[in-house]
Amino acid sequence: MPTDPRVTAAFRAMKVLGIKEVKVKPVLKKLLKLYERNWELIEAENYRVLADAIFDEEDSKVEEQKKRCNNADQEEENLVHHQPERPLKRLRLRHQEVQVSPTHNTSNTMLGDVAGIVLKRPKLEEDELPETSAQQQSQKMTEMLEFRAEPYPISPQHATRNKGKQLVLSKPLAPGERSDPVSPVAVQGKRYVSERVSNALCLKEPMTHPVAVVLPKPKVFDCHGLIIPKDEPFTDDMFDGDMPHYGVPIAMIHPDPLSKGELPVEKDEIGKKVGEDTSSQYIETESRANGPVALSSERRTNGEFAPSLQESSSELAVSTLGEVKLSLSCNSAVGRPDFHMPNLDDVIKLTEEKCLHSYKIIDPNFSVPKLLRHMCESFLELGTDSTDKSQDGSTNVIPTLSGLDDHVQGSKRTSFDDCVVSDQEKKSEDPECTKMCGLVVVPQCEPVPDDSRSFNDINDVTRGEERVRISWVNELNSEFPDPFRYIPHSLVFKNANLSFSLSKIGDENCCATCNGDCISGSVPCCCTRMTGSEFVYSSAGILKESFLDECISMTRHPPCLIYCKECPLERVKNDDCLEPCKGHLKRKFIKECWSKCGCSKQCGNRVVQRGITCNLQVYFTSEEKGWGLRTLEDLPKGTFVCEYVGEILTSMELYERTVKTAKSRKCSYPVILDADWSSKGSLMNGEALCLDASHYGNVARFINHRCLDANLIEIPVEVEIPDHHYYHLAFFTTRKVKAMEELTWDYGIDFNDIDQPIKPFQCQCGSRFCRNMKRSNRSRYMLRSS
Ligand SMILES: C[S@@+](CC[C@H](N)C(=O)[O-])C[C@H]1O[C@@H](n2cnc3c(N)ncnc32)[C@H](O)[C@@H]1O
Repeated sequence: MPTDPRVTAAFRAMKVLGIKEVKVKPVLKKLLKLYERNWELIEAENYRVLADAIFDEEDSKVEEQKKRCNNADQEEENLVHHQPERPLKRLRLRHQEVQVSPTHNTSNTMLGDVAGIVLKRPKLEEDELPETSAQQQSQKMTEMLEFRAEPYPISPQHATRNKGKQLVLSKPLAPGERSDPVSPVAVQGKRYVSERVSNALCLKEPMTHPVAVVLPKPKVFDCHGLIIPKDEPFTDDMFDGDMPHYGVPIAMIHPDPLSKGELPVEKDEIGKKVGEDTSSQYIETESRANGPVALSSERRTNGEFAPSLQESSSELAVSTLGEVKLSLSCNSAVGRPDFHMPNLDDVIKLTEEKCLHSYKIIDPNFSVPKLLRHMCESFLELGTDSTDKSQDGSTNVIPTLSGLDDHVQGSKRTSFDDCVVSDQEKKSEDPECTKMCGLVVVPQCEPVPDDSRSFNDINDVTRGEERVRISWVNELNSEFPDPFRYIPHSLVFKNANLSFSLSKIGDENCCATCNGDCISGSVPCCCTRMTGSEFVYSSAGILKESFLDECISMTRHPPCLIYCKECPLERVKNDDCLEPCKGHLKRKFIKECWSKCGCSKQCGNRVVQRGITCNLQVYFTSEEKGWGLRTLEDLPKGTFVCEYVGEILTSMELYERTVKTAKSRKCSYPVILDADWSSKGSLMNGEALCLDASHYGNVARFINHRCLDANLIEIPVEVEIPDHHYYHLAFFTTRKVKAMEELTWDYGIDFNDIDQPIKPFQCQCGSRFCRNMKRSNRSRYMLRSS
C-alpha cells in the first residue's frame, strides 16, 4: 500500500472508474515525472489527466497489437466492421495529435476515417511524451474541452462515400484547410464532433446536407472529446464524462444555421426557407401535404438507410430562450430494434443517480437538467459571435434586439444558472420546471419607440425564431412596425404562478404507453379524453371539420357564458363599486400529446406545439388598421396558422401595466386566458392569466380584429398543463383562405364599453356584421378573452 495519501487518493479515484492499481501505478509514475510532481495538474478534474493517460496507454497497446495482425486486404473491411477491442469499456479522454494523411488509417476508424485523417496518439512512454510545461498542459486540457459543432464540417467537394457507407474525402484535406493548425487536439475534437453533428442532422434532413451520410452504426455524440468505442454494448457505465452517453445519437440541432450563413439559402416563390436545417421543420413542411408523420422517404433521398429509418426522439433540454435544443433520438433501424422512447423524467433521474455515484458530486444544487441546459447555452455561446459576457460570468442570453438592449442590459441579466437574477423573481419561479418547458422569466422591457432598426430585416420579422421566415412589407408609406421582441413561445413575466412539472401530469393526462403516431393507431389514446375520444386533427394535420364547426358555432352564437359572482377581472380595477361580471365564454379544448406521452414528436396529435408552417407576411393594411397579417398561400379550412404568444401575466399585472401605458399606446395586445373559467377555483387569488404581446410576442400580435365572420378562430390547446388556467391559444382557419387574404380573428370586443383602461378602437373590419357602436353582451376590459 502506498503511504503517500495523494497516491492513495489517486488509486481510489481510478478504482471508481474500474481501473486497477497495477495499471495506475506505472502511468502515475510517468505523469509525476512528466509534470515534475505537480500533483495539482494530475488531480485536476478528478484525475482527468491520469485517467486519460491510462486509457491512452491501453489504447496504444491495442493499436500495436492490431497493427501486427492487420493485413492489407482486410483493411477496408476493418474500417467499417472490426473495431479493436478496447480493454476498458469506458469513455475516454483523448490527448491525441492529428496528422493529415492522404490514406486511411485502419487502426483509427473511430476518429480518423471520416476525413481521411490519421490520428496519431502519443504513447505514454517517457521518452515519447512531449516536453510540455505545466502551463502548456493546462492549455491543452482547455483545448481538449473545447466543443464546437460545425454543421458543415467538410466542404462538399471533398466528400465522397466509402462504399456508400462512410464519409471519406475524395482528396485529402490540405493543411491550410484545417481549422486550427496550431491546436491539433481542438482540430480533432472539432472533426469528431462535427461528424456526429452532421450525422445527427443528416438523419433528419438529408436533403439539405449533401455531404452528410448515415453511418451504418449508431454513433454517440461526442462531447468534450469523450468517446465510446464502437461496437460496445450499451452498459451501465456509459455515463462517465460530463454528460450521459447512450447507445443512441444525441442530436444537437442548431436553431438557425441559415441566419449565420452556414448553409446556402434558397427561397421559393413565396419566401419560405428552402433547406431548413431542422427535422421538425422538414416534417412540418411535409405534414400539410402528406400528414405529420409522413417521413417522406423520397425526400430522405441520398441515404440508403433513409427509407427504413424509424427515429424516435425526445427533447431533453433547451437553452433559456429555446434557440438551442438538446434531444435524444434513437434510430431503431440501425440501433436496437426493440427500442421504445423512455420516460424523460426517468432518464434524467437515472442519469442523475449515475452522475452522483460516479463523480461524488457534493454540490446539493447539481442537477442533470441544469447541466444539459448549460450545454445548450454553451453551444449557443460558441456557435454565435456572442461576446456579451459579464464579468461575473453571467451572460445575457436574451437575443440582442437593437433598441431594447440598453434597457434590458442595463437592468437585469439572465445568467446560465438562473433565468433572472432578481431575488423576487427567483422565488416566484421554479427554474427547473419552467425552463424545462421552455418558459422563462423575462424582465419587463419597454422597447424604445420608433426604433426602426428592430425591423431592418424585412425578410424575417421572426429574426430566425420560427421555422419559416415571415417577411414584412409596407407598400403604402414609410412606417416601420412598432418595436417588440419576437419570441416563439410565451414567457412568464413575473407573478404568473405557473409551475410546469412532468410529475404533475398524471397517467390520465398523457398516453405513456403509446409509441409512434397516436392518430394512426386503431384506438384513440387517452389524450383525446376532452374531445369525445376522437382526435381532432386529420392525418394531414388539419383540424377536423366537425370539431371546427362546433367551435365556430360556440363562438359566433355564444350559448354558454359563465358569470361569476365577484369577477376577478372586475376586481382588479379596484373600483369601489364592483361591476357585474361580463361573462366568460366556455370553449372546447384541444389536448395535444406531449413529452410525457410515449408517442414520437412527429405524432399527428402534435400540431400547435410544432409551430408555424404557413407562409405568412406582415403588411401595412390600407384600411386604417395599421399592420396586419396575411397568408401568401392558399390555406385549407382548419389549418393551424400560429398561436398567440406573449408574456404570461396575472390579470392584476396586466391591469397595472395597461393603466400605465394605455395612453401612450395606439395598439393593444393582451388576451385573457379564461376559456375554462369554471375550473379556475384553484388559481392563486382567483386571478386569471393573460398573454400580453406588447413587448414580447410572435406574429399573432399583428392579426387584426374582424367582427363575427373572421377567417381565424382561436381555440385553447392543452399541451403541458392539465389544469386550464394556462393553455396555448391557437389560431385555425375557419374557411378556405386564399393567398394574399388578410388573416383576422374576432377579438370579442365590446365597442360600446367605455369603462376600460384601453378604449376600444374605431373598428374598420368591413364586416357586414360589424359590432362597432352596437352593444354586445360579451365585453372585456381589454381584447378578447379566450
Ligand atoms: C393586436 S393589434 C393588431 C396589429 C396592429 N394593427 C398593429 O399595427 O400592430 C390590435 C390593434 O390593432 C388595431 N386594430 C385591430 N383590428 C382593427 C380593426 N378592425 N379596426 C381598426 N383597428 C384595428 C387596433 O389599434 C388594435 O388595438
